[in-house]
Amino acid sequence: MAGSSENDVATERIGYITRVQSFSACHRLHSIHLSDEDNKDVYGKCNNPYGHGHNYKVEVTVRGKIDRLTGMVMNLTDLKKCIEDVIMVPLDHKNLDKDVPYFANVVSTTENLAVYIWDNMVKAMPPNMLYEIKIHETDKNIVIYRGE
Ligand SMILES: Nc1nc2c(c(=O)[nH]1)N=C([C@H](O)[C@H](O)COP(=O)(O)OP(=O)(O)OP(=O)(O)O)CN2
Ligand SMILES: [Zn+2]
Repeated sequence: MAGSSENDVATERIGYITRVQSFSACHRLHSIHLSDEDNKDVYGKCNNPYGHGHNYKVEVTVRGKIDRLTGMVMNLTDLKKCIEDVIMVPLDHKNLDKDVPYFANVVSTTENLAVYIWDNMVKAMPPNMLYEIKIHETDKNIVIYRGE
């Protein structure tokens, strides 16, 4: 249609791309800021001293301009590499509380895990592109963090 810019190549388009990654890890919910009794009250079965495991599923979403030359917001192959470095190497088949120094003093809830992944993913990818970290801790428990 004359005068329409809907399909104009000059129109800037914003896209969102997501890559999904699963990893397995164990943890125990236990806060160093609470007494043993309060830890049991707050975290219940998840405070069991021997811990428990999850098959986490993480969705990493990137937001940005769809580049006119490449047709991409970001090359998913590059995102895959960031995910390998930030999620798989430090977290897969690990005890989050004992193997990941960040969680020595930070309780390994899925909220805090999302913050950990966000903070490290931001450093690994081009500026202002990371949009959202979504973690499925179980089929029923899902956490979203957007860097706020
Ligand atoms: N706000 C949060 N609450 C809880 C977290 C968390 O990370 N953030 N984590 C846990 C436990 O680690 C655990 O993951 C809960 O497991 P569970 O209750 O077994 O999981 P489901 O609810 O999916 O299982 P059901 O089948 O419904 O028992 C607890 N709280
Ligand atoms: Zn758990």
